[in-house]
Amino acid sequence: MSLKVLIVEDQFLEADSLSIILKKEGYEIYGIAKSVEEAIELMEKNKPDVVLVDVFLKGNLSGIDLARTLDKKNIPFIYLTANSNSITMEEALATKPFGFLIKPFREREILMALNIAIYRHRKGVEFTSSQQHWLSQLLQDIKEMNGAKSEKVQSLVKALTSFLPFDFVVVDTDINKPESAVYRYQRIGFDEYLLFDSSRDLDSNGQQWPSLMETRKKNREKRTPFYLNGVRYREHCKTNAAEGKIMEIKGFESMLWAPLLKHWDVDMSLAFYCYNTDAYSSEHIELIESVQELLAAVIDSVRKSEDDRHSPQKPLRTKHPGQLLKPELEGIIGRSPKMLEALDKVSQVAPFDNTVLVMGETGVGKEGLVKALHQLSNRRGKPFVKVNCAAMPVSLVESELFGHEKGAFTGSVETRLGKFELANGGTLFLDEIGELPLEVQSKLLRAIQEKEIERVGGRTTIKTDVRIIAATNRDLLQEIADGNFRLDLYYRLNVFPITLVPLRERKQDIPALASHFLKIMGKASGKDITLSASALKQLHNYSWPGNIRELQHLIERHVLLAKSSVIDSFEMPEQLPGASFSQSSDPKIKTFDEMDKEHIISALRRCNGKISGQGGAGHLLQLRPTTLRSKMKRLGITWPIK
Ligand SMILES: Nc1ncnc2c1ncn2[C@@H]1O[C@H](COP(=O)(O)OP(=O)(O)OP(=O)(O)O)[C@@H](O)[C@H]1O
Repeated sequence: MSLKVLIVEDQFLEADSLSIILKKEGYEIYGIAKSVEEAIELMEKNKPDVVLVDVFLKGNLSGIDLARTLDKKNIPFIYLTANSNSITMEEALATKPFGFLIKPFREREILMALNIAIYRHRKGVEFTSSQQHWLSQLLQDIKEMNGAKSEKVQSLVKALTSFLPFDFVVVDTDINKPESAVYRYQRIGFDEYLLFDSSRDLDSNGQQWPSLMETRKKNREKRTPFYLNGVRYREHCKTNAAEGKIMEIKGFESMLWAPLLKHWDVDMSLAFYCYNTDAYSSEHIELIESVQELLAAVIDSVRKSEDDRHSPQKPLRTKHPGQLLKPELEGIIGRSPKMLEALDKVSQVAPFDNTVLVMGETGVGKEGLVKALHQLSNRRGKPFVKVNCAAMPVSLVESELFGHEKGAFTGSVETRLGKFELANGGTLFLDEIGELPLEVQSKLLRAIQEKEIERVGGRTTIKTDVRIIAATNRDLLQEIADGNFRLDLYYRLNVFPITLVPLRERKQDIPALASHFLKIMGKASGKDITLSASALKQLHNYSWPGNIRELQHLIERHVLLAKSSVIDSFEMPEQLPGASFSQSSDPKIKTFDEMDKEHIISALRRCNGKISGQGGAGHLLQLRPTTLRSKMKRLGITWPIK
């Protein structure tokens, strides 16, 4: 059956030439709309399989506005654009398009972009449905499990961890009962939680919980799950605090609330809170909705279980081996919210064959994460083959990846298998993918797409079965803009991205990492060494441009040189100019322009580059978008931040 494409383009000639190319290739043209309104009207009848939409359209609404609707309807779309104004591109990127086509279009690029969009969308749908299936199975098991109330709630919380990010969760098992029906957990590790006594109104960090009774009253009017992220979440808290309804919960940046119904009434609920901004998306809502009835049945089964709650005065720390404990992740130290987010993603995607792209600065631990992903996948026990795309001379990359036949080039005295064939059945780790020469990128794209390769000098195609995991410390979008990386390869690799944030953004992990490296080095050198409080403070105050690798090397050096059992102070590396990210260590007084610049940049970061409308930086800074744009121009701010 041919795929239906909707073209949203106000230039007749461009729309017409697209339509001719697509029809020739067997696509069905679902329609051509000149405006967003026309497109929405057309889509009311039926759903197209994919939409090609111009970013700039005549009329009040732009292609970016349409994209938001398409995202909600789960229809893949590709932007058409002639303008590469970086701010607009960033706004467009934030809507998670399935591709970009830059005018004037070339036939091959159009077909490639459509092909990739459809592939990514299909992979996304497959991933969502396997997640739903997996979660349903876990919930079914918990429903049928024998156990006391809190034991069952705990299993539920653990099961949900793999599917939904949260730092706190409130399980309200009966909203008509007093607070003893409520379970509040704080997540403190990959598989560790603190259960709070219902009478406590502060968590272990001294944060205030939402006032439960008020939240209940407010929320029971809502029958469908909803989420609030970042700015919207804070505004919601502020409004409700002003109305005296919900206390502002400082520290949280995102919240998702899931009402659960019994006899058509909201009867129980789950509320998730995150320190990270933009933690929740429509995909989480879709997941919750797909198991909403089952969740209600699980909580109903909790009500019928034996009550084992004895009003603990202190929070209960829960950690016991279960089906979700992952020893493969144990060597990976650090349980800051950002680190947990990355580990959760690893355990979510590991069982499936999706391509994964791991991003992060040098030394943040990408390789360790990739190895854990392989170990957690069904391909464990099969080959794990690493290719360092940066370390190979250009002339050899191709034969390294795909192998060569005897006599393919001077010196090739025998047939040699490439990494694709060596990794057959297992995982191929393409490290430093951003450095892969352009000539080889198109061959790699074909190999991933067709699942077959050709050896250099060979005439036959060879089927391969490999899972690709790529990693990079480069900003691939910048590489694309500079013409060094293929957009189509980026979209093919970026099906499931995982970002590891730099160490300076997760300084909570420093003590655990330091003691891990002390232990390892101590064992190797036969020394039992600890750190003084001031030495630990030094580690905390440094900005770690080399990330965890730098921390590891620093500790190794000092353990080797240590003359006593305590390291009192570290000889810290000099901060490179421009490498200082710690604001407190900067003694220079800033000018107003510098402060304005920093302030605008932090607002842009928070809003992911969005300038206008609800949740945009203009709204956050209470500036008109045009004023903000001219300030940005004056201060030389572009998005993405250079
Ligand atoms: N979370 C962690 N826990 C323990 N050790 C870690 C962690 N993250 C990184 N390391 C250690 O830090 C070093 C650097 O990590 P790794 O090589 O995985 O970084 P990378 O992001 O792949 O770097 P590059 O981009 O330079 O290849 C390794 O020795 C690794 O064992």
